[in-house]
Amino acid sequence: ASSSVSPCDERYADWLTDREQFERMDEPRYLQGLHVLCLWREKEDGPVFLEAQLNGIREENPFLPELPPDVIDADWGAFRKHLQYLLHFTKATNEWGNFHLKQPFGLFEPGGRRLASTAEVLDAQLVLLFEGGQWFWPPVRVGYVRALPGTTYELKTVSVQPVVFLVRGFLREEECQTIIAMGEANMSESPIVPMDTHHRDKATKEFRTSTQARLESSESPLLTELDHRISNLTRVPVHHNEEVQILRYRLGEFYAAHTDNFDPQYYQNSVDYIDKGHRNRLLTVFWYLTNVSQGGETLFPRAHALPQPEDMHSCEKGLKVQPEIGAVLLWYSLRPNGNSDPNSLHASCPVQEGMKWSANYWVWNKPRDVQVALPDADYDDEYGGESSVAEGDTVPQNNVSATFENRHEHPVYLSALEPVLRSHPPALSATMKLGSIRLLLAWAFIFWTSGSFKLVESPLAMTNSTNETANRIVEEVVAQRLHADMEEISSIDNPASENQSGSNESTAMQGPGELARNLEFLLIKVAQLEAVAEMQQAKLDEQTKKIVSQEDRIQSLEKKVNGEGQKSAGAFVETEHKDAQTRLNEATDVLKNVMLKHNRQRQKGMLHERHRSGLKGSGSEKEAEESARWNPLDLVPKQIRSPFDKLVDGFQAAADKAHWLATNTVDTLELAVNILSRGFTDFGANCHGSNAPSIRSFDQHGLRINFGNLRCELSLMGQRTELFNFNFGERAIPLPSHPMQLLAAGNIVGLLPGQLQQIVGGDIMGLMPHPMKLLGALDCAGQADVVQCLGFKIISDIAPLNFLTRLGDIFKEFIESFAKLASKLVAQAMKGGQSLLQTAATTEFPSVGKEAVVHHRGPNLVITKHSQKMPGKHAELLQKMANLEEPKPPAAVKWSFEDYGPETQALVTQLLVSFPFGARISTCAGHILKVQLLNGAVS
Ligand SMILES: O=C(O)CCC(=O)C(=O)O
Ligand SMILES: [Fe+2]
Repeated sequence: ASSSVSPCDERYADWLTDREQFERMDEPRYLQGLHVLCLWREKEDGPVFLEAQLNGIREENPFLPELPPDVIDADWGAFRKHLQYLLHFTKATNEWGNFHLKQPFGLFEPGGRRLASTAEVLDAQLVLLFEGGQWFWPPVRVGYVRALPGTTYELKTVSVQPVVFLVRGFLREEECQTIIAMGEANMSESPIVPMDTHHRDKATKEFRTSTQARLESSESPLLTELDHRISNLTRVPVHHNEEVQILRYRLGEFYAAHTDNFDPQYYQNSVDYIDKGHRNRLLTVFWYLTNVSQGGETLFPRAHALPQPEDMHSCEKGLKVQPEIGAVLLWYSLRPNGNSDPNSLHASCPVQEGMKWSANYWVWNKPRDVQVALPDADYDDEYGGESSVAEGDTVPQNNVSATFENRHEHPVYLSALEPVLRSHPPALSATMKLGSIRLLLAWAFIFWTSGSFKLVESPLAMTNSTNETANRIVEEVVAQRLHADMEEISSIDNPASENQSGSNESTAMQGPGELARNLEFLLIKVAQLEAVAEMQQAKLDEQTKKIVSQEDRIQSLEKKVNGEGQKSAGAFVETEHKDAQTRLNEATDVLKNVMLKHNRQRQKGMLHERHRSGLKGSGSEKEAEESARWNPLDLVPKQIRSPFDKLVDGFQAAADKAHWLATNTVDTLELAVNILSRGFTDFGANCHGSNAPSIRSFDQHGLRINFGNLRCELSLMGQRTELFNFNFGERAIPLPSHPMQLLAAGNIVGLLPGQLQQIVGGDIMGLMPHPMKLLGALDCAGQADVVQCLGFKIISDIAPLNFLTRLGDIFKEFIESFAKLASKLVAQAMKGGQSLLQTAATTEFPSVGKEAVVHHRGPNLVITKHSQKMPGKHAELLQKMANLEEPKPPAAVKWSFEDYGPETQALVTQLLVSFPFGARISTCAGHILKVQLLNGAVS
């Protein structure tokens, strides 16, 4: 598009940040929604060139959108709209929905003056665009010192994540004293703004113990002057300020970690006041009015890439700023795009010596007076007026397609790995019940702690909810926990020695613990997938690096040859070949570590966490009771292990199946990818060969009960294995002479001599309902009937027999739950799935107008691709992935999800997709296929 040499490089120095400055790896490493635009002309009245450095990051090859000549002459509204279109940003990236309430983006010249016309933008040459609408000082790097234009003050960057500046000597000492004196006359206990769930007084004492005073600026010329001094510092107008809050911390007083802005999630009671989150505290200018001899630091516990702390009162880790009289600390609670920044979490550590006087000066992103209009509101029609998006809507999900835009003059190559197509067997999700989730957890607990039964004391009523979303979230929490566990493998110090102790411990198990142990191999399967997926991801990362460096090389080569001989990036890409044995070894190593970790945790009794605490209170007692009955281990009292020893024998046979594992591991990358893309579509279990206990005969000799047999097998990835096959056989139970008498006396045990008595041990009284109740529930005619009925009743109601009769069902549920979990884990492992598509570059796009080419043809999916011009009209952006969570893709390929309205349908139909289950693209496009069509705007 441009042969022009950009004069922008030297203009960027004070406004952009190198990606390395962002230490966090768990979130985007850039400043969301802060874009630096450079505009220039080569000759007067010549075309205007535009270069954009997106999200505050310095890129070697900045985005070079083409600015059509008529845009320069267009009115402000049209110019803004076009800019938004060129830069692909949208309000829909905001976390709070309700896009019509989000303020319009803002354009500023480098010093912070708001620009209000196309001419001003052209004059400015360098322009900062903030999607959140308000000026935001770019932090550049830690240690960077920026002189505040027209003043003697300097903003020194003390942190980039969160963005924090220290301004020394902002207040004179006499001013500090005056302010303290004003505050002192008005002190009261510091409140917090309680969340909906907080009990006001209690919460306050727990979180904040200082005293405070609010001062109206109008009361004092000094405060009025400070309003302006601060507005000049923040470049946010005075009328965005909240009244200053003077704080006094005496010995031991503190403020636990918190953020200053309001997340609507926690402030439902006042969500209208805060425009559902879009009217919020943007930044804090925190005044230090005294020195503090010891303690009293302002702490940012998430700085230096630290995780969200568990203890909000801890002052151990993070960035600490020592109070210094006259200094102010400026930090942003919102990101430049208007979203909240969780890294802005901060606290006041307890004062250990002396007294701390300080003050909060909060600046909002919108004027405090709700009547005051926002700048550029008139021109903002993205979701304005009668909104096309209903209140509370999140990003629309339909008709999502992926656009790849080639920003280079040479062809760009894209390749997609096997499409990520996850299908759960339909029956699975359809029949999944709450009970299964609970069982799943119970099972997970058994697994972690096998040998110890206490973990199932409390059945895990997960949600008791029919709310699908709630259930899904709960399931995800579970899946994530297991996933996180697996990820922690690096914490193992000495694998070899731990391995041994791990196997000793396993001999102590018995009963259902053994069952759990035999189920363990299911988890091994997942662990294998994890391992291989991790390897795969690592490999892809490696390739990305290679491609990026090759791209750079090509570009510099091309520059040298001055446009001659267009080379394709793909030609330079080498795929790394590792021999099968190496890959197998690597996979095995990772897997070993995962399993060792599990052993270690079992040994140490870790993972006993109760999920319950966070989730209780949502259902009725009755439901809880109902579900409790479904927990198999509840039905097994500790005192009667003996029948379970028999079970153990049966299961022991299954243990021999362990070699099934050894011979059927997922040992190749290919197979793993296959699984990852297919999901566990054939994961299944059945216990069809099982027979429930039944009464064979009843006569004067007594009762003959067939205790039935249990046979369960499962299948996975085309393989089938019998898990166990255990026959309990028939037993004769002689009848006592006067059953009815015994029954009436409550002596049920006497009624059940012989084998059955042995099975239920001496504990049957405690296990079953009162005998009369039991009897009363039966509709039995004669004496003989009574006994037979009772026999049935016993079998169906009394542990452990009822356990046996239901074992098949229960087992099936285990397996189904597990399959679901496993699929989720796979999904987790594949979370980087999109990056797969961004990664490699091996095939070429046809040029515009040429026929579509088949990009991929697999058993499940065929992708064809073609190039076409970008639609001429303003495309409504649905979702811009680059801004949501993924780091911006390197080098040539930018991609985003967009909606072209009705055209999308047309695009989508150009994908020829066939699913094995007959599903159609129109129904699956939204959630199964993340990336659909490649729409290259090739110049
Ligand atoms: O006292 C400090 O250092 C921080 C106080 C604070 O964060 C607040 O009052 O919101
Ligand atoms: Fe605060």
